[in-house]
Amino acid sequence: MTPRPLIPQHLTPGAFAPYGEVLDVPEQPGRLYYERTLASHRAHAWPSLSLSCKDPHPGGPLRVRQMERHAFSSQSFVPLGPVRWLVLVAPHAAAGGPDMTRAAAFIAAPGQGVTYGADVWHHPLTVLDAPGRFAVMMWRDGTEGDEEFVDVTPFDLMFD
Ligand code: NI
Repeated sequence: MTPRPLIPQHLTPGAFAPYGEVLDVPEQPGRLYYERTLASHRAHAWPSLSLSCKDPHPGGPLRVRQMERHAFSSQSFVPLGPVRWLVLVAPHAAAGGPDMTRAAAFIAAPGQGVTYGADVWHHPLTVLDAPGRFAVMMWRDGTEGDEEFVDVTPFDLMFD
């Protein structure tokens, strides 16, 4: 079923709360802890920190065809530069997979990161405007349980 037209919203902690945490750097000197949604559900998995650089979406509508999840681990994206990027998430469908009819789309402001909660369906990292560099934190065990991709009914996501 093709989801209703999905209009990406500004990313806010309240709106994103069902899916994880928004990582906002303090405006003033100080430290904010974002620990609520960090999770690893496999005792043998190891903490994994990677650095990722992604070319931007070339502009125009984004054709959404796939979603993914990390069933046993949260995944944090900490931007290392000021780019906007897409945060597209969806709840679980009763039949399994993401329920794209209830998907939520956000545009992360330059410098905003997120932690996707464990087992949260999300779109692969999609950067806007310019190449984006991120630190990515999760737990892995090197098996196929680390990441699962599923095809969804393709639809176009428009950005301003
Ligand atoms: Ni992911």
